[in-house]
Amino acid sequence: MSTEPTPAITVVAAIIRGEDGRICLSKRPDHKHQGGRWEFPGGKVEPGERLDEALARELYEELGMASSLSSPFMTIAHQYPDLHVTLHFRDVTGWRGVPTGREGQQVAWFALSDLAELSFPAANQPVVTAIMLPPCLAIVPDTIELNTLLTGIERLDSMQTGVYLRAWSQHPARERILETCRRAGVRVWLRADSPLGMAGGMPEGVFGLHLPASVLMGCSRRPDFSGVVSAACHDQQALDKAVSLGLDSALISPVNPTTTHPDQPALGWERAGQWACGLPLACYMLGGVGPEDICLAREHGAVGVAGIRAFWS
Ligand SMILES: Nc1nc2c([nH]c(=O)n2[C@H]2C[C@H](O)[C@@H](COP(=O)(O)OP(=O)(O)OP(=O)(O)O)O2)c(=O)[nH]1
Ligand SMILES: [Mg+2]
Repeated sequence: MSTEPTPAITVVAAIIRGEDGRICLSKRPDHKHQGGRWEFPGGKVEPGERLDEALARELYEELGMASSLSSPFMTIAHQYPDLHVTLHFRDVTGWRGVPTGREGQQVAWFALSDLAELSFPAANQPVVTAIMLPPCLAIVPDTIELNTLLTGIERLDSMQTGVYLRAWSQHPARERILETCRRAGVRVWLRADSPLGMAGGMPEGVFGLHLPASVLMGCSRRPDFSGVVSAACHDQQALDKAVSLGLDSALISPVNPTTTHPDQPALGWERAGQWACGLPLACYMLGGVGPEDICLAREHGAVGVAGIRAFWS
């Protein structure tokens, strides 16, 4: 039996969003590793290169794009049978030129709703899910007035913010709230009340199912739900559980001290970032954070922020 270690490479790859929200992908040539699948354009980081420099170089070489600026989006470590890859996905925030396949590869723009149909390298599944998630998750306070809630939902930017109904998930007014979300195009999460999901089944058009920590720890498998499944994670054990169940997303908390949970020690950004980086899960940072912290959350390996107070005042 061979004792040769599996080769390991570090890769940067670009999330390029058009003004219409579509995503630019290229097709890997058939003869290459993971050939014939759609990829986020990019390639191997060279020794001594910073990630942003490496991505700008790759985007110029592969797509003819100049002056690419980028910021961290998600890091995935993945073991293929023959190769260990660490993939740093970055949001491309500024570029010039029209992306063109300069190495003969096919390049195309896809709507978010079409991504699920494409064949990607196996490592990419978490990032494909993460791209479809809004950068903010607004958690509905237990005590808000119904009319204030409905008006608040109508005012949200639906591309930017999704809504987690939490205590309102089984409320008699739930259908009215869901209808308001549908009309406003706002993606909505409901709270699972058992390891199997929702008693009474999931209503039509719900985007996410969220597992509170106690429900998560009681799960022996991923709940049956075709949408996004997320979980509350206050410790490493919960994150391990979320990963082992193959969940899509984790809410890591509390990042900062909060007035609602003064007894819970805050993790701080550094520790929360250590938890989030490299996980095959889209993480939201929760606890004393707001929309102004999206960039900070992304720098710490998360896709965005979740909060209560910051979103409904
Ligand atoms: N660019 C890119 N690579 C990915 C993705 N997902 C994924 O598993 N990979 C893997 C496939 C490859 O093993 C590796 C990227 O290597 P590459 O062949 O594109 O590297 P490169 O552009 O520097 O090409 P070359 O000079 O070696 O020909 O990462 C992805 O979304 N984008
Ligand atoms: Mg490449």
